[in-house]
Amino acid sequence: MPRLTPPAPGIDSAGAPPAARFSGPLRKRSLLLSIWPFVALAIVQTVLAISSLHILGAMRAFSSGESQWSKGQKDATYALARYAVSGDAAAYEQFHQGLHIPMSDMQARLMLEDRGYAARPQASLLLLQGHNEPEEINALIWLTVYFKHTESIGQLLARWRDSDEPLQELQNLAGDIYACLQLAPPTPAQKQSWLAQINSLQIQLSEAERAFNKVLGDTSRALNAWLWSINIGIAVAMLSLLMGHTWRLQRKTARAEDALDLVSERASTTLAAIGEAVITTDAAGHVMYMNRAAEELLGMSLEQLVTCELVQHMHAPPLVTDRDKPGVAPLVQTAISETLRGHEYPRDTIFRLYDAQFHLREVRLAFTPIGDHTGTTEAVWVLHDVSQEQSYIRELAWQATHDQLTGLINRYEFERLLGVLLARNQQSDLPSAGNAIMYLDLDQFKVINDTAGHIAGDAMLRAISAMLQRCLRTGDVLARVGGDEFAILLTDCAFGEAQRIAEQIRDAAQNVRIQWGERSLSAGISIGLVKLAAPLATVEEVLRVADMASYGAKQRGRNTVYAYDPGVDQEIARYVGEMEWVERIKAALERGHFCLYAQTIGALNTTADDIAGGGLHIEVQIRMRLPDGNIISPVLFIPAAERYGLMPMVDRWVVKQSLRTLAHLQKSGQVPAISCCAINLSGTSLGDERLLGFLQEQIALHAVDPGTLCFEITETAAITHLPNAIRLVKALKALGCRFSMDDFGAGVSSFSSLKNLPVDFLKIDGAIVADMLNEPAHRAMVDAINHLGHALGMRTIAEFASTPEIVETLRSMGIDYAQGYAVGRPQPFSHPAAEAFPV
Ligand SMILES: Nc1nc2c(ncn2[C@@H]2O[C@H](COP(=O)(O)OP(=O)(O)OP(=O)(O)O)[C@@H](O)[C@H]2O)c(=O)[nH]1
Repeated sequence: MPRLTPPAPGIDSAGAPPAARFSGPLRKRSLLLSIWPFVALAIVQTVLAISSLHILGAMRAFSSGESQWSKGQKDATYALARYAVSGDAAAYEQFHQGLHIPMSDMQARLMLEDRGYAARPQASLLLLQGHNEPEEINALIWLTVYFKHTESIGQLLARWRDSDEPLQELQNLAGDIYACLQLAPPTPAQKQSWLAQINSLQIQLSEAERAFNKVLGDTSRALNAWLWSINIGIAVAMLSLLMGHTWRLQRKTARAEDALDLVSERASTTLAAIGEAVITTDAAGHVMYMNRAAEELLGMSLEQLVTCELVQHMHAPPLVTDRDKPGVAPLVQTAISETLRGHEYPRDTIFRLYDAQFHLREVRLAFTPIGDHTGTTEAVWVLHDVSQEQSYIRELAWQATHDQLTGLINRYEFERLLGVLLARNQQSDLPSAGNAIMYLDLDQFKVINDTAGHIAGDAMLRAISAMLQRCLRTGDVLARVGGDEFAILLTDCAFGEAQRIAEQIRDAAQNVRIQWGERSLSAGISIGLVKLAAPLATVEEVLRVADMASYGAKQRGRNTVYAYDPGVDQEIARYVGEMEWVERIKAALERGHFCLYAQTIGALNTTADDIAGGGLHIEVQIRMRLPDGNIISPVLFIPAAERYGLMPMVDRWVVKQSLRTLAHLQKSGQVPAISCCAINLSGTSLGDERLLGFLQEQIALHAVDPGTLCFEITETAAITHLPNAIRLVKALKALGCRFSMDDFGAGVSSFSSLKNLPVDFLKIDGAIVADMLNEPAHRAMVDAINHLGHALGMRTIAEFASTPEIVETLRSMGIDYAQGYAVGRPQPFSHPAAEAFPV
C-alpha cells in the first residue's frame, strides 16, 4: 500500500503497532515461564499416580497371591489328614497339588530375596505355578525386590517367611506318613499322633497367615493414607499455585488495561486537541473513527459517518469550476479512493475538499496503513487544512507579481512573460502576425502630484490603467512597470495594427479626466512602440529599446507615439548609444576619469568688476578623460547621466573636487585669486533633500570661503523642485554663497520664478546670445532679460560670447558679464590628483 507521508509515531515501518512487534519465540518463552510450575506439578502428580497404581496393584497381587497360598495350604493340610486316616493315594496326590502352590511362592520369594531382579524369569514361572494372576506377577516381583527394605514390605516378607518352617514340616510329615503307610497299616494311636501333628502345623500356618494378612492390611491402609495425603498435598499446591498465578495474571491484566485505558485516553485527548483532522477507515474506506477537527472539516459527525464509506459522504464541488479542470488540485475523495487502490501521489500534493457549506478547503493528506501479516486492515488519514496558508501564499505570489495600486502585473512579471514570449518565438516556426511592445510614460505627471497631491496622482494612475485595459485586445498583457510608466505586450499583432492601438491609447489618454475638487486633471501620454523583431533577442534589449522609444516620444514633444521597427529605423540607435554612456560615466566615477575645467566669466563694466573684487570669476565645468587621453565634452554624457539618474553622483563629485581644488589654489596663494567660483547643480540634485547637508559639510571640510562660491541652477530644475530649491538657496545664501539662474530664456522663463528664488546672477541662455547679432528678436530677448534681472537686483551674464563683436554689443547693452570663447576658453582646473568617487 503506498504511503503519502511517513508512518505516524507508534507505527512501525510495517504498519504494525508496537505490541505486534513481539515475535513468536518471545511469546513462547513467556508462556513457558508462566506455566512451568503447573507442568512440574502435573508431572509429579502423574508419576505419583502411576507409582500409586503400581504399588496398589502390587499390594492387590500380594492379597490375591495370599488367598491362593491360603487355599493351597488348606487343601494340602486337609488332603494330608485324609491320607493319614484312609491311606488314599488320591488324597496324597491332592496333598502335593495343594502344597505345590505355597511352596512355589516360597521358592520364588527366596530366589528374589537372594538374587534380586536377576531372578525375575524363574521367579515369574514359580509365581505362576503358585496360581498368582499373570498380570500381577511383575508388580509382585517389583515390590518384593525394590521395597523389601522398607518397613512395611520388610514386615510383610517377614510374616511370609514365618510360614516357611511349618510348610517344610508339613511336607516332611507327609513324607513320613507315606513311608509308614508303605510299610504297614497305621495304628489308631499312630493316626491320632499324625492328626495331632497336622493340626498343630495347621494352627501355625493359620497364625502365620493371619499375621501376614494383618501386616498386608496395615500396609495397604498406610499406603492408601500416604497416597491420599500426597495427592491432596499436590492438589492443594496446584490450587494455591493456580490461585497465585491467576491473581498475578489478573493484576497484570488490570495493569495492562489501566495502561491501555491511559494510552487510549491520551490518544483520544490528543486527537481531539490537535488541529489536524484524523480519520481511521478500514481497508475498504469505511469510517471507524474521526476526531473533532475532522468533524469540523467535513461538517459531519462521527455518528453520521461511522461504518459509512468515507468518500461517498464527502461533499463534491458545487459547480464545475475552473479549478475542476485537469491540472488543478485533485479532490480528496479521488485521492482516498485511488490511494486505497494503490495509487501514489507526490508527497506535497495539495488536495481540495468542500465542507458542509460547500466552501473550498485545501488540505494536505497523509496516509498510514495499519496492517498485519494478512495485509492492510485499516488506514489512518490525516488531513491538514492548509487553506489559510495557501491563501497567504497566493496573496504573496499575487503581491510579488502585481502592482498594489492598479492591480496590474508588475515589471517583474511583465519581464517574465516577455521572456516566455521571446523564447517561444525563437523555438516556433509557426507563421505569426508578429508581436510588439509598448512603453507608456505619462507626461509631466509630476505636475499633477505636486499641484494636486499624491492621492490625485494615484487616482489618475488608476484611471489611466482602466483606460488602457479598455483599449486592449484579449490576450494582450498590460503592466505597470514604474511610477508613471506602463508597458503593453501585443501578441500576434501586426505592427500596423499595433501603431493603430498605440494612437488610439494616446487619444484616449487625453480624454481621461479626473475631477479633483474644482479642478479637472488630465495627463498626456508618450508612447514608445517597438516591433519585436531581429536583432532584438533578449528581454533586456527589448526593454531598453522600448524605454528609448518612449524617451524618443518625449523628445518629440510628448503626447506622441514613437514607433520603432528595428529592421527599418535607425534613429533609436542614438538613444541606445546613451546607454553606453551610462556605463562609461559609472566607470569614470569609479576610476577617477573625470576632470574639471574652468572658464572665465569676464566683467563688462567696472561695477561688475568691483563686485568681482578684482579677482577671477570662473565657472567650473566637468569633462571626461578617455583612456586614449581625449577629453570629452559634457554635452555628450550629461543627457545620459540625467536620464539614468546619475547626475546626483556627478554633481557631488564636481562639488567635492571643485572645493578641494579651490582650497588648494587659495592656500597656494594663486594670483589673481578666485573671487567667484560657479558650480552647476542639476535638477535631480536639487530634488535631493540631503544635498544641502552635503554642501555644508564639504564647505566646512575644505574651509573654503562660502562667499567665493556660486551655485548655478536651471530655471526648470528649480521650478520642478521648488520647495527644496528655495530651502537650499536660502540656507546657502545665509552662509554667504551666491546663486546663478542658468540658461534663462531657454525654457518657460517665468518671471514669477525669479521672484521666488532670490538669485544673484541671471545667465542668459547661450542659444539666444549666439545669434543675437543676426536675430533682432534674440537681441530683444537678451535686452529684456537684462532689464528684468537688473530690475530684480541681479547681475546678468551672457553665455556663448564667442566673438569680440558679440562681447562689445553685450557691453553696449549694459550686460554685466560675458562668458564664451571671446572672453576665455575653458582651461584645466585641477588639483594635482583627481579623485575617484564611490558609485
Ligand atoms: N501619485 C503617485 N505618484 C507617483 C507614484 N510613483 C511615482 N510617482 C511620481 O511620478 C512622477 C514621475 O515623474 P517623471 O516620469 O520622472 O516625470 P514626469 O513629471 O512624468 O515628466 P516626463 O516623464 O518627463 O513627462 C514622480 O514625481 C514620482 O514621484 C505613485 O505610485 N503614485
